[in-house]
Amino acid sequence: MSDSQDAGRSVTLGLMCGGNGKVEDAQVALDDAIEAGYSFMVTQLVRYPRAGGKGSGASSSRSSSGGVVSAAVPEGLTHSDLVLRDLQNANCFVGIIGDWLDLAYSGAQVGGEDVKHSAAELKRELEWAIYLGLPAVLLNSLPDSASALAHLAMLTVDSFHTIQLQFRNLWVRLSVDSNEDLRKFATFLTLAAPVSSFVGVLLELTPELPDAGMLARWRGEPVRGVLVPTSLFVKNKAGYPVLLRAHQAFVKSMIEIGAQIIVQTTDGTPASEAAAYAEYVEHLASTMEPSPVGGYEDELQAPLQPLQDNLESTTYETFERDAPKYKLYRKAVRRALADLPDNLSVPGQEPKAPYVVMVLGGGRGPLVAASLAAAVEAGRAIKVYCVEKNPSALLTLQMRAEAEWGGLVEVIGSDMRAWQPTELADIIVSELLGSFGDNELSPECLDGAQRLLKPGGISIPASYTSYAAPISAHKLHTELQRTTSSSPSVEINMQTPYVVYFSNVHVLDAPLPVFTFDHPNADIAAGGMADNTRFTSLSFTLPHDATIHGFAGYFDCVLYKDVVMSINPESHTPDMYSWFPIYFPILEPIHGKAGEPVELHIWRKTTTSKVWYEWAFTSPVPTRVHNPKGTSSHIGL
Ligand SMILES: C[S@@+](CC[C@H](N)C(=O)[O-])C[C@H]1O[C@@H](n2cnc3c(N)ncnc32)[C@H](O)[C@@H]1O
Repeated sequence: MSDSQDAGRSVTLGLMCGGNGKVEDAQVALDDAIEAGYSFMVTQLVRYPRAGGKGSGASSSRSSSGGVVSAAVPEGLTHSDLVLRDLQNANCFVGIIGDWLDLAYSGAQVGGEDVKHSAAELKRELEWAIYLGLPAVLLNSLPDSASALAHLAMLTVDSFHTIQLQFRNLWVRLSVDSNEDLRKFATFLTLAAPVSSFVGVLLELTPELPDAGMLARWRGEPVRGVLVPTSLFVKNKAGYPVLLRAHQAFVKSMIEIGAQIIVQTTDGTPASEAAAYAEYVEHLASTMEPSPVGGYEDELQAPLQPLQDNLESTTYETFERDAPKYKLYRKAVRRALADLPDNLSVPGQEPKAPYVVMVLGGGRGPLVAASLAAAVEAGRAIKVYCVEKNPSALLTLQMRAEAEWGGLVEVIGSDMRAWQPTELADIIVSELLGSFGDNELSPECLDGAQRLLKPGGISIPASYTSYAAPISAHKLHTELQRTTSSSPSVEINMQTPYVVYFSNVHVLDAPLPVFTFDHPNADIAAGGMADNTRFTSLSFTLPHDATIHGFAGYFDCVLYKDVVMSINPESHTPDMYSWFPIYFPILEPIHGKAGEPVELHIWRKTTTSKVWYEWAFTSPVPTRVHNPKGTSSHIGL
């Protein structure tokens, strides 16, 4: 498969000839398509209707090859039936399953002969596709009735199981403007749950695109391909085919989530005449912004545990490249120092004591450097204690203290909760935040370190708040169904939060605040105990019918007064990339209707050795309480 080589994004291009992907000689057609700039073809698997195609949504343009079709279903495929056979490049074909298969039998036919034959036929076509080594097959439509959908799902699951899941992809063709298609697809995915990770969408564009809300919904669906009929192209001044602005924008958004683009020519147009469309789509992709995360979109990562584990040098290095974050810290320290009385010593007068700044969890020292620079800017004298428990990072800190920081910084190798200082701090500076704010145990660490701060002293950050919003994210959810040696249990996977850069994800409502933590902690300041357990219930509204696969988590953080950093999409600090959102899955996706409330409940629980979250939805459908007692996921104290 050849990808676009230009800057911007890469896109894989496919070609479908005519309404039904019918070609005379597949090998010749593929050679022509490759010559024209495509990497693969979507073609019929089998040559012609065999049993009348009733109810499967088959239209004459999609399923007929002409001639009267016999009502009798033959026993098996014969050589002359096959469009795809003896392929040299099998991985360059997506095979269309025969529309004539009566997958959508009506109730009246239950138990009838046709049904049995259809099941056998489907299995034979799938087996043939596997024998050939095709990467995917395409179902041209989903049936309308619930019973027919159920039957199709049963057949699909049955076939996949019989063929032992060697088959990697079943594409279903849906129309971009059809609410009904989306509804049927959601039902089909539920019914075919055991194999839903193999099911993807081939999304057919229409001349009139639906409204932005409907288009956004596709962002959360497993769109593997976008079918663009050549009839949607118009000629530009130079006579080349181009797409109208709305189609362009949508095609780009689908390329962004990794969809392949399949150009569909009109009946009778040979592959060799489709080159201009391929050039155009490649050009479109080349004008897009490159991926900001170098291909790490939708990759699920276990959250860091900087308290329990020791971070590696490369992790610190990645943090340190995030200039906007350290700029904000520098600004916050500068403002905080500027709010304290001037303490610069004047020659001839009694020297004044420097302010004591403690950097807690110093890593390799970027917050020390930011604090020293802020002191110069604010015109205040400071002395810095840098506390770090990672023995390897300490070596870097000690080297920097000697070589760069001119005796102003004392490095302390200790857990901040245990260190006994010789003097107290005017300001403590820390960055112990995770994607969900408190999930790297900043509250517990800073509470333990609060005794290092003078009464009335300043904590940077002053507070942080987590946010949550329900999401549709079929791709992330099915990813968790795959078990590996490091994550052997689906039950555990689905009750564990993951850090992930969202791409093939649709956020269903604006994020709402979850938990807030303030520092210094008023309870401790008043001589009491800190209570970092929390519970909150949130209520969202579905903008349209949707499948919910869990919720997204974000945070924002007040460093000092109006100096705020945020990864909440509503207020995200520009260009700050240290934190991706966090995804909390649910075991079974739930479905809701437009306008229905989504009720989400989240608990933060603690013991002396660990912290964990539990979560549940009660609407539109109740789910179980996930991660009880932290048995699937917790953060070690
Ligand atoms: C998220 S990193 C930030 C490091 C650095 N401030 C930066 O911005 O690159 C958190 C650091 O705090 C350290 N840390 C976490 N908990 C700590 C504790 N209880 N005592 C001392 N250091 C701790 C970790 O080892 C890690 O170096």
